[in-house]
Amino acid sequence: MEDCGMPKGLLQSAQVEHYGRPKGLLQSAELYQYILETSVYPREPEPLKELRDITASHPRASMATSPDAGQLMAMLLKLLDAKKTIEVGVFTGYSLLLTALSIPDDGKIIAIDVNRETYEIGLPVIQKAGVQHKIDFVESQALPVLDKLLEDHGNAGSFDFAFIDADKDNYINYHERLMKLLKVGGVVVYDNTLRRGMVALPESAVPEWRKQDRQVMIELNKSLAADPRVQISHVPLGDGITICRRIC
Ligand SMILES: C[S@@+](CC[C@H](N)C(=O)[O-])C[C@H]1O[C@@H](n2cnc3c(N)ncnc32)[C@H](O)[C@@H]1O
Ligand SMILES: O=c1cc(-c2ccc(O)cc2)oc2c(O)c(O)ccc12
Repeated sequence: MEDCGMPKGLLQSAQVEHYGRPKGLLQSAELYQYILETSVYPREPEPLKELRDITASHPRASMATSPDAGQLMAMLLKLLDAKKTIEVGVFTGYSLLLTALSIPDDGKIIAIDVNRETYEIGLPVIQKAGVQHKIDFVESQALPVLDKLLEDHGNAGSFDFAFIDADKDNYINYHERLMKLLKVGGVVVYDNTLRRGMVALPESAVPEWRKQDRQVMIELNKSLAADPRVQISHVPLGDGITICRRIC
């Protein structure tokens, strides 16, 4: 298999065929597969499985949220009793559908993506699952949409949950907006915060074209760890997720 520029040591430890690309950060591919097959796939709602299968044939299928990270997000949404949520980075809608299935019937998701075409790939599954009425899809760059939301003062401190899975170099900007939009006690989850383990490698071990990606995530991780406005947990599920609970 082509290694897509991934450093060799990491590839060996993270190599699980997942739509043609390695996924998972655990000590072995077998362990990751064990978790998926034992605890994740058997409990995955049928519409999510269908959407995952449809997405598998997309050339960029590896962008979809990992089902193990998704399972934790579904639990967080239930624990929070989340009703009003934001998603930045929809792609074909795996994380969007899991959110829509987890919130109550009168819950709402503002789902933002620059690309409506990929959202429309998953839309028939979302419709069949009977949850489309919970989704307000906005085709746009995310930052101006978040800024627009903040112009309406009724939105400040009103969101229960946000999931950020888009352009990594803007995560820090999204975070500033979310610290105003989320209620105290609300949660934002950032995806890809371990960047396939590259954040922990010396820069010299990282291919040139991935150096900026790695640096952006290192800076974000430092900034979140030092942010007194949030309680955090950095979790090695999927490609690494950071859960931030607004505390003030
Ligand atoms: C990793 S994929 C999202 C995966 C999705 N969460 C899922 O479960 O399938 C990233 C998405 O972010 C979108 N995106 C990239 N930059 C963006 C931006 N500045 N604003 C909004 N969406 C953006 C891309 O079009 C792409 O669909
Ligand atoms: O391979 C990717 C690429 C992205 C990505 C790149 C550039 C953007 O502006 C947005 C997203 O995101 C990914 C991702 O979130 C993931 O879990 C796996 C792969 C990729």
